[in-house]
Amino acid sequence: MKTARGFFKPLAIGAPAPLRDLPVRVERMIHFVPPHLDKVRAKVPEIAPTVDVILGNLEDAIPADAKDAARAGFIEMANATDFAGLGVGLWTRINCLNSPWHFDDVTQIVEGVGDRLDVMMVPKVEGPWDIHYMDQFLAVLEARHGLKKPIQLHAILETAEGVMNVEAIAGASPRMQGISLGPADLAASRQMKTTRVGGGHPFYKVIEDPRADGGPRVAAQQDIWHYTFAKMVDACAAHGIKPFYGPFGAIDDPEACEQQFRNAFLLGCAGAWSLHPSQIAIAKKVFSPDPAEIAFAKRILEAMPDGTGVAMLDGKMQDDATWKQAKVLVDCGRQIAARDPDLAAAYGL
Ligand SMILES: CCC(=O)SCCNC(=O)CCNC(=O)[C@H](O)C(C)(C)COP(=O)(O)OP(=O)(O)OC[C@H]1O[C@@H](n2cnc3c(N)ncnc32)[C@H](O)[C@@H]1OP(=O)(O)O
Ligand SMILES: O=CC(=O)O
Ligand SMILES: [Mg+2]
Repeated sequence: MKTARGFFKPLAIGAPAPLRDLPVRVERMIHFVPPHLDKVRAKVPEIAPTVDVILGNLEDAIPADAKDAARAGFIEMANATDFAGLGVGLWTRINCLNSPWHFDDVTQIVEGVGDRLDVMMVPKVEGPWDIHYMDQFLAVLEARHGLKKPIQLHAILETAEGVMNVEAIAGASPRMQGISLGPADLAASRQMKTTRVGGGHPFYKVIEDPRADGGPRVAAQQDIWHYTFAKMVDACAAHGIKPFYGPFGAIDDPEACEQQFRNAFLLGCAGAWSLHPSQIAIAKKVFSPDPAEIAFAKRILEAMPDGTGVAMLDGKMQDDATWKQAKVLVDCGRQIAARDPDLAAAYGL
């Protein structure tokens, strides 16, 4: 483990100093683009203003024989649009550390995209050692190519070993921006018997005891992801980075997608991945607090201007703790309002 003083030192001579705080950014949806497809890449300038983050995906879902084309397509796409000017984050998901494409992904993207890249998403992170390696590798490349700001790292939590080490991963480097739950790879790693990409499963439930009258027994579906989610959210919150829900594969089931995203939002996540254009609006709706919640939160803040004491609002007790809860909502609303004039008006912020 690094010493307290060493933690924020650049890891290479000439590399930019590590960030002490996360940049303030709204990241309700991380929109995945397959950059090897000319047709989809051509749509990026049109999609960019509608999302918070555009991600060029180089890993799973990109065929092996299109990996070089995806990397080249991402570099072209990254330089063709001024994402920073639009207030849109530019991310890429690289291939995993032991893959034949990893080295070229990292070296060519740092050289070809440079300071335009905000975050590198690293799949299948098993422990802090993977982040330490990326930290050093990026520092050397940043120094060589004269980057002015450090590239941040986002880990996907998608192996059993990664879940076991999630706290250490979250705190492994000042580059850490956040962690996403990767339910597809995680299911495989854990030997879960499902082919779904996230969401619920109708067979994962509790059932009441047999009824004396032999009538049908009440059963309730449970959340198969809750344990991992809660563990990930706590690890991220404790280390001051952001948790995210990952992919929801049933593109044809927007209602279930909305519910999965909402569970993540309520538990503390900042956003989720959108795999298809139809999921962008779902994420925007869910990860922007309800104006009625913001209005009530504002009343709590006004009722206790210095954040202490006790108050009653509509029959509900408020005190220092609910003041903090209200501040979380209002701060989130304020960040979104700065980006979205319609929501600014709805929130009165
Ligand atoms: C499971 C674990 C993971 O790793 S998840 C992350 C990896 N997977 C991905 O990144 C998948 C990204 N999404 C896609 O490739 C496509 O959306 C998939 C799922 C294949 C569906 O595509 P398709 O059958 O073309 O859908 P569609 O006909 O309904 O498309 C309508 C129009 O929208 C376009 N589109 C589709 N997806 C995107 C996207 N991600 N970004 C931008 N545009 C997209 C389609 O090209 C289509 O356009 P047009 O109307 O034909 O001009
Ligand atoms: O990469 C995401 C996953 O679910 O696997
Ligand atoms: Mg995965």
